[in-house]
Amino acid sequence: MPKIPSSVARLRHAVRRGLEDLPRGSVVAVACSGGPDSLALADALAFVGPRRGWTTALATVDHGLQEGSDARAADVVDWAKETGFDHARTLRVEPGRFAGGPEASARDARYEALNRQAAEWGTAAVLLGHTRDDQAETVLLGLARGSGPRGLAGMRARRGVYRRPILDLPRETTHDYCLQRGLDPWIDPHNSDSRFKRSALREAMDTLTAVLGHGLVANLARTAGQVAADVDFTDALAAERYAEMGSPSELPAADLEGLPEALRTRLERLWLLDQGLSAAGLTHRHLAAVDALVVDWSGQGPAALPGGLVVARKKGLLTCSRP
Ligand SMILES: Nc1ncnc2c1ncn2[C@@H]1O[C@H](COP(=O)(O)OP(=O)(O)OP(=O)(O)O)[C@@H](O)[C@H]1O
Repeated sequence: MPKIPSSVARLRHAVRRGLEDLPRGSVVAVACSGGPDSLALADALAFVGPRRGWTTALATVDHGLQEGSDARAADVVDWAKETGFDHARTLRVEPGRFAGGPEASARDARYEALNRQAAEWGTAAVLLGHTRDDQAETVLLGLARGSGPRGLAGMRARRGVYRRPILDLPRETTHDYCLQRGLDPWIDPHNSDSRFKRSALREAMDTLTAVLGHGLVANLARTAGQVAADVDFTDALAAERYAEMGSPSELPAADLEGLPEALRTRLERLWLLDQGLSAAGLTHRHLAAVDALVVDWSGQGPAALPGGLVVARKKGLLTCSRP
C-alpha cells in the first residue's frame, strides 16, 4: 500500500513548493490570526524557513472588535517567539476609519497594516492561510453577486507580495495538522455566528455539499483555476492589442464594434483605467454603459462614471472628460 502523506507533510510540502523561488536570506512573513488555517501555515513556515535559510516573521492583527482580541494577539506573538520566529508583532488597527460593512472595513484595515509592516521588514512574501474551502466559498459568492469571470477566477495563489501556499489544500488538512502537531488554535466565535455572511456561507456550503455531493468544494475550486487561466490569457491578449493601438487618448469605437465581446470589453476597461478611473470604482453598470456607446450607440447619451467623469461618442471616437 502506498503511504498517504500526513497533513504535516502535505502542508510543509505546500509551503516549500509555493515559495521555491525565494533565495536564502529572504524575509518571509505569515499573517496569522491564530485560527487553525494560519496557525498551521505559520507552524509549517517555522519548520521550512530556517532550513531554506529564510528570516521568518509573523504578524497578527488586532482589529479591537471583540473582547479578548488583545489577549489572543498576545498569545499568538508569544507562541511565535517560542516557536523560533525571528520577528513577531501585533498590528493594532482601527477598522472604523474604513468605509464598508464590518467585515470589509476590518479586511481593508488589516491589509493596510500588513502592507506597511511587510515594507518595514523588507519581506519577499507575506503568506495567507486561505484554503481550498475558502476558494470554493469565494466562487459561490462571486456567482451570487454576478461578479463575472474576474470574480469567478477566485483568489490567486500569488498577488503582489501576498502568497497563498495552501490554497489547494482542504481545510480539514489544517485542522488535522493542528491536532497532529499539538497546536491549540483560536476558534473565531463569529465563525459559528450567522450574522456574518462568510460564516453563513460556510454553513450553506455544508448544506449544498450534502445535496450536491462531496466533490462540490474541489469542483468549485478547480473551476476557479480554469476560469483564472482563461481570464489571464484573454487579459494578456487584450493588453497586447491595447498596446498595439498605442494606448489612445480617444478610443476608436468604430474599430472596436466588430470585435468579440471578451476582447472589446477588456479594451474599453483598459482605456477607462488609463483615463484615471480606479478598478475598484468601476462597476458592471459603468462598463455596460460604455460598451453600449461602442456597439449600440444610436440614441445613447453620454455615460456617467465615478468621479464626475463622462464618456461620450463623437465621430466614431469615445472621449472621457470632466464637464
Ligand atoms: N487578525 C488577523 N491577523 C493576521 N492575519 C489574519 C487575521 N485575520 C485573517 N488573517 C489572514 O487572512 C487569512 C484569511 O482569513 P479568514 O478570516 O478569511 O480565514 P480563516 O479561514 O478563518 O483563517 P484562519 O483559520 O487562519 O483564521 C488567514 O488565514 C490569515 O492568513
